[in-house]
Amino acid sequence: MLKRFFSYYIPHKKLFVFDFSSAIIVAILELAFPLAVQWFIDSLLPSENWSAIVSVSIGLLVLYFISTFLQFVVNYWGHKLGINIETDMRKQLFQHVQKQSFKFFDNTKTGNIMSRITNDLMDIGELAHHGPEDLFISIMTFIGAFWIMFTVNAKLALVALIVLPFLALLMIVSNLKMNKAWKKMFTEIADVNARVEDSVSGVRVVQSFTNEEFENNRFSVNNLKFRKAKLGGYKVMSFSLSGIYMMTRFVTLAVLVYGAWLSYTGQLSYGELVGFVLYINVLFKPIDKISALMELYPKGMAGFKRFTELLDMDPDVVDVKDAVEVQSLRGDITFSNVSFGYDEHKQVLKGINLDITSGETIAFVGPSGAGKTTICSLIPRFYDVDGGSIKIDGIDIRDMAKQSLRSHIGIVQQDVFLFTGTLRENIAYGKLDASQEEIEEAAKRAHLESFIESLPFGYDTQIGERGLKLSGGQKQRIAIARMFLKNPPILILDEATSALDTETEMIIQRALTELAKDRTTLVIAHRLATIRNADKIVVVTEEGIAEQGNHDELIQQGGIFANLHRVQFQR
Ligand SMILES: Nc1ncnc2c1ncn2[C@@H]1O[C@H](COP(=O)(O)OP(=O)(O)OP(=O)(O)O)[C@@H](O)[C@H]1O
Repeated sequence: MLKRFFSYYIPHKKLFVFDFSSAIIVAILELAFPLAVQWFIDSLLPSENWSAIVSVSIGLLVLYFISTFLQFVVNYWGHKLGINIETDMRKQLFQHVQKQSFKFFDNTKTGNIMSRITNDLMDIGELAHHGPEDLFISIMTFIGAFWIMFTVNAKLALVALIVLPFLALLMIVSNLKMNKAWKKMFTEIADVNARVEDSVSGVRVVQSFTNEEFENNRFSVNNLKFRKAKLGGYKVMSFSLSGIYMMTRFVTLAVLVYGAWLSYTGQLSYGELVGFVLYINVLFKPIDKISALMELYPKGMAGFKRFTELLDMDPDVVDVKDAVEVQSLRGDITFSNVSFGYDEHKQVLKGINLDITSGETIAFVGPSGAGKTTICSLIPRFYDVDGGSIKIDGIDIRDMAKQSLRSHIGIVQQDVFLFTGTLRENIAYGKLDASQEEIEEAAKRAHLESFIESLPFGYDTQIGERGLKLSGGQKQRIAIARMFLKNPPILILDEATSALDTETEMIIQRALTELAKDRTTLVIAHRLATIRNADKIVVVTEEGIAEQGNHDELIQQGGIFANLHRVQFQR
C-alpha cells in the first residue's frame, strides 16, 4: 500500500527533492540554535568581547532569514506537491470510473462514487506533503537533539527519555483505533452523499408524494451515523493528544527541577541548563509533529485505501488483445444462440437467434420485462453475452475495440439525458467538433428549428439541469438532432412510452423516419402503430423470440403479435 502511495511522487520528484531538502536544512538550523545560545552564554558573554557578540548576532540574524525563507518554501511548495498528487489521483479515479461497465453503475450508488472522488481524497494531499517529510525530519531532529543532550549531560538526558516508551505505546494504540474510526467515517459520509443525491434528483417525486418528512428522517439516520463515526475518531484523538501533552510537560518540569539541582551542585553550567531547556522544545516539536501525523495518516490512508479499492475494480467489458479498430460498418447484425443474465441467478435471454440485414428497420415488441432493451444493450457491448455470439458484418463484437464499435452505433433512449448547459452544447454532444452550420442542419432535420427560433436566446438558451426546462417532446428532438450529427450506420431507438400529443408525436415520427433512412435501425416499440412499416417485427417473450416477420405476415399468423395488435387497437 505504501509503495503504491509513493509511486504518485514520481512525476513530482523535483518538487519533492526541493521541498524535502529545504525541510532538512530548516531542521539542522533548529538543532544548531540551542548550541549557539549555550556557547553564547558560557563562552562569549564572559569574554566581554562586544564586537564578537555583535558579529555573532548578525550571523544569527542571517541564519534566521535563511530559515524563514526555507520555511516558506516548505509550506508553499510542500503543499503544492501534496495538491499535485491529490489532483493526479482524482483525475485517475475519474477516468477509471468513466471506463467502468454498465454493471458497475447498476450496482454502485452515485453518491458513493462522488464521495470517493471528492471527500475521500481530501486529506491525501496533506498526507502526501506532511507524511514522509514530517516523519523523516521528526526522527532526525529527535535523534539529533537527544544525541546533543546526551553529550552535554547524560543523566539529564536520561530523565528526558523516561516517558518515551509510554509515549510510543500511546501513539501506536491510538493510531490503530483512529484508523478504524476514520474508515468508518468515510463509509458513513459516502452514504450521506448517496442519500442526498437520491433525494435531490428525486425531489419532484418526493414533493408530489409530500414525503419530505420521510426523506428528512432517512437523511437524519445517515447524518447521525456519520456524526457518531466522526465523533468516535475525535474521541480517540483527543485522548491521545492530551496524553502526549501531559507526558511532554511532565518531562519539561522533571528536566528543569533535576537540571536546577545539577547546576546548584556545580555539575551543569548555566549555558548548558538554558541550552538543555531549549533542547527539550526541539525534542518535543517532533513529538507534536508525529502526533499531528497520527491524525492525518489514518485519515489519509483510509481515503487512499478506498481510492485503490475502486481503482482496482476492472471493468467487466474490456477490449481483447489486438482488438479490431472498426473504421466503418455496413450494419449486418447476427445473433447466434445468445444467452445473457444481469446476474448469475437469473437468465434474461437464452437461445436468441436473429439475422438483421444492413439498412433494415427491425422492431422489437413484447411484454414488459421480456428483454427487448437487454437485446439492444448487448449490441454496443454495454454488457457482454454469457453464451453464443453477436456478429456485426461477420466480426464478433467481442473482438472489436469497444470505443470504435460504439462510435458506429447511435442510441436514442426513452429517457433522454441532457447535460446542464446550452441547447447548442447539448445538440453538439453528438459530434463535439460540429460547426454551427452542422448543428443548425441537424436541428432542422430533427424539426427543432421553429422551437429554437421562438427562444429569446436561441441556441444559447440554458436548458437547466438535465434539461428540466424542456418538454418531453423537445428533449426527444434534441436526442434525434444529436443522432443526425453522429450519423451512425446502426441506430437503436427506445421508443418513448409516455404519450405525446398527436401533433408532437407526428413531428417526432417524421424526424425518426428520416433518421432511420439508410441505417440499420432497431426500434424497441411500445406502440404498434409506429412500426407498421418496419421490415421485420420481432416478438420477444420471456421464453425468447416467439415470432418474426413483417406486419401483415404476423397478423395473418394470428399469434401473439396479432393478439397484441387486436388488444391495442380495440381500446
Ligand atoms: N440493469 C439491470 N440489472 C438487473 N436486471 C435488469 C437490468 N435491466 C433489466 N433487468 C431485468 O431484465 C429483464 C429484461 O428487462 P428489459 O429492460 O430488457 O425488458 P424490456 O422488454 O425492454 O421491458 P420494457 O418493455 O418494460 O422496457 C427484466 O426482468 C428486468 O427486471
